Amino acid sequence: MRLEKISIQINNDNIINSLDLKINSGEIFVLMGPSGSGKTTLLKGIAGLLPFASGKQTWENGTGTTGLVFQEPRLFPHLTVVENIAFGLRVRGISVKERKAMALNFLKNLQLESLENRYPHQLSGGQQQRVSLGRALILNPDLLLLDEPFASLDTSLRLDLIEWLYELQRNLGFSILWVTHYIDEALSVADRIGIILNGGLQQIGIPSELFQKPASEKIAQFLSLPNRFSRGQWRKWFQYELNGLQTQDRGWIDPKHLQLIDEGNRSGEGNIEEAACIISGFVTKVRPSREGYSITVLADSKSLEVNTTGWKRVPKLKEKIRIRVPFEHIHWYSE
Ligand SMILES: Nc1ncnc2c1ncn2[C@@H]1O[C@H](COP(=O)(O)OP(=O)(O)OP(=O)(O)O)[C@@H](O)[C@H]1O
Repeated sequence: MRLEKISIQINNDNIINSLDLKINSGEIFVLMGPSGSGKTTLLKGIAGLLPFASGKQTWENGTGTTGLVFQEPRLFPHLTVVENIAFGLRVRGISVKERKAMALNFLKNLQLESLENRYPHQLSGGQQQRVSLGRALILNPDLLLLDEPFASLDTSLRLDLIEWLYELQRNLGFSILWVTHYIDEALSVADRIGIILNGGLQQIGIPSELFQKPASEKIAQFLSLPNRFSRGQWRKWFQYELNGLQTQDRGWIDPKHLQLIDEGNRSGEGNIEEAACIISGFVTKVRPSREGYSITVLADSKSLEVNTTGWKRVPKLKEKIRIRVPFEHIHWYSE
């Protein structure tokens, strides 16, 4: 599906501004953006629930269909699981018997085989959401539109359902435009990610591209990239030794690549040959993390985030500490 210069207005305000987007067949395209940036409005426009003020929507084969699934399951309370799933087929002029047979057959894909006769209130949140997805998918849409589909579920169930939907998508081959605000969710399913800010797509790329080469500081900020500093600041830390090395306006480095230097054990200083600098600062925050501790260090009135992976002891607040920054792990991007 392709959108060309699409605008959508609500109360005469342009919520989507001349937006271009192409979703390839069989692709999972993840759409991310801050609250109010226009994600839901765009999905509703594509689904035909909101009119386009201008622009064009086209499909590779002339026409195409969409299915839209919201964060909250919107099921008919008086219909059973199988009746809810079969409901969409009514508009297709298929007989009652055939509809039910198709829905029963589809239950396997949804892993809901034993629950066919339950009513929505007799299902868990995750099961209800699978019924919602089933109701959309049984119509075999070319493009499935997902608006934060698992956001109201707890973490482990959310991760299970993401995995399940990803497998189902890879088997059945439909395309997905998937809105989420979870970076982990985006990274685990996206073929490409698009970032929307103020009603326009600011950057589209495969996940690694986006994280390594954000198109702007606004996007780097939205992605919560830590340790983002200007070239001027990096120059100070590297004592002007950046000359001749490839840099751009700004650079960020993943906390896992910053090495704490343990004064008792000099091995932390690493390979002297490699371009690196040592930054001294004071610990201002210590928080537990998966790998150990995430500590915040104040150096030259800038805050740096460091992981203590491989470090033997817990850093103390206000402790003076030295950090080694290997140049090769800084990702450079423009302002
Ligand atoms: N029915 C409406 N009436 C007036 N303004 C609206 C309406 N629906 C949406 N908007 C406005 O359009 C803008 C985009 O809203 P939208 O729901 O598309 O954002 P979003 O990116 O999906 O946000 P969130 O992540 O919070 O769901 C917001 O500024 C919102 O206030």
